[in-house]
Amino acid sequence: MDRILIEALTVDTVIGAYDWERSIQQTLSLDLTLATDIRAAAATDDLQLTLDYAAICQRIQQFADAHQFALVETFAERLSECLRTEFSITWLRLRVRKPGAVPNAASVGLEITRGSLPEVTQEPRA
Ligand SMILES: Nc1nc2c(c(=O)[nH]1)N=C([C@H](O)[C@@H](O)CO)CN2
Repeated sequence: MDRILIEALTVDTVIGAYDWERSIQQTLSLDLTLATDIRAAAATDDLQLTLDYAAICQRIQQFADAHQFALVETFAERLSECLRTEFSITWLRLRVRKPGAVPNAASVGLEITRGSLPEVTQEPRA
């Protein structure tokens, strides 16, 4: 299965478990790997036949604007549900980093994978 990549996408959102975090925006950095079959799009050179990474990035910022979660876990889980539903993504890996959240760490965060990949079919040996 082929994979579309989005790396180090930054979005501003209200996120945090502590009171002082409820009234400020903080930046999250996201990495996404989205499974899809790119062959039809490549054969026809047609954006409609693949996952439009620009549209997905725009939707992620809309999602971040519309929600105010306490935990990065909730942000990641709900965003993955949103993207899988709206873009018919069968499998994704999502990393969410919160830069500067902890002293002496460049960032903290998590990685989740959701969905399933099709079985790999082996070519028969000659
Ligand atoms: N596993 C998590 N631990 C913590 C989170 C979180 O979202 N998931 N959040 C915080 C605070 O909001 C922190 O980022 C503020 O610096 C603490 N631990």
